[in-house]
Amino acid sequence: MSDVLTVRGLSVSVRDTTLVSDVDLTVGAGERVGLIGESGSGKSLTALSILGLLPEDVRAGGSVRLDGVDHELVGADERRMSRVRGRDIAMVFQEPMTALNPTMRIGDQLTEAMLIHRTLAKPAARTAAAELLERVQLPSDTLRAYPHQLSGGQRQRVVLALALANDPALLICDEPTTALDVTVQALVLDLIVRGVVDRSSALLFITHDLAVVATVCERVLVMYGGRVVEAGPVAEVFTRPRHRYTEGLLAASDVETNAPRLTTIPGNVPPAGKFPSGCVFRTRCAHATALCEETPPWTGAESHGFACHHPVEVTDA
Ligand SMILES: Nc1ncnc2c1ncn2[C@@H]1O[C@H](COP(=O)(O)OP(=O)(O)OP(=O)(O)O)[C@@H](O)[C@H]1O
Repeated sequence: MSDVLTVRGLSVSVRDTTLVSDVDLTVGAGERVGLIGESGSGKSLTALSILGLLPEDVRAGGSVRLDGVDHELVGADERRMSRVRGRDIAMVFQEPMTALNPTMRIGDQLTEAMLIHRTLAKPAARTAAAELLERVQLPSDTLRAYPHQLSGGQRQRVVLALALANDPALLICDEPTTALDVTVQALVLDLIVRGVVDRSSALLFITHDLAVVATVCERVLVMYGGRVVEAGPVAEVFTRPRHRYTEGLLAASDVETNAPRLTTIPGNVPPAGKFPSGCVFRTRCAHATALCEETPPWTGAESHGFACHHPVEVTDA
């Protein structure tokens, strides 16, 4: 797997105070990586450095490279970064209204996002906008709506459609479901995963919610005091944390840490015979209202919502 994002020795400082130090991070094509840590640990500053969106007085050092972009992103001028943002890197933040123009219809915002970065005829962009809305399960009349006419969950789905409009190599999500009603959180997470899987985009997912990381990500980095203190596959870090801080995070969360194995099933269909008969197969599928359980052979897997992109827990018999 080739790396889409390569961050080396990233530091962030304001005047003489260092807020983020020596962060190394890579995300491969089609890989979903979580960045977790308590409030103030430096997650958002790391994301904003990658996007070139740090506030005026805050400086980044080190290196951020993106596959397919021939220049260094740290220190790149705004003209270059505005070409990268929305085309190569897209983002979804916590509050959807900050990403939407309140005075423009959703359809116009979607077509504009495509026309800025691509040579496309307007009618083709319009058709693509309708398709994008369909992919995030919004009705076609949403094209004519203004942001204030939508619910929070609908707005965040529009923001996701905007973010995916140009098939970005990297999608960065910073607490994308924190402000949403619990009932729509699972749907939005599912749509994010589907969106990146369909495009083989890399995903960097920032959250303080460990259960969300277990659902969405394959690999995780733990930040503490502006540094990455632990990194590895989600199954490993969540079951055998090496850093005391990670142990504390896990103890304070309701994530199940005793899952013996976590795996993502390629092709989204559980492979027959891969797991011993008698073991329990569980997935936090957004289509299901609760955890589903099934034992091999995988009869009726699809109807149980098992054919999804989510990590799957397999408890040995
Ligand atoms: N513009 C700024 N000037 C000075 N300090 C800042 C600035 N922005 C952020 N900080 C500080 O940098 C540290 C890291 O902030 P950051 O927003 O990256 O944390 P976070 O892990 O994303 O937290 P949260 O989960 O609450 O969003 C915090 O201590 C914060 O107060």
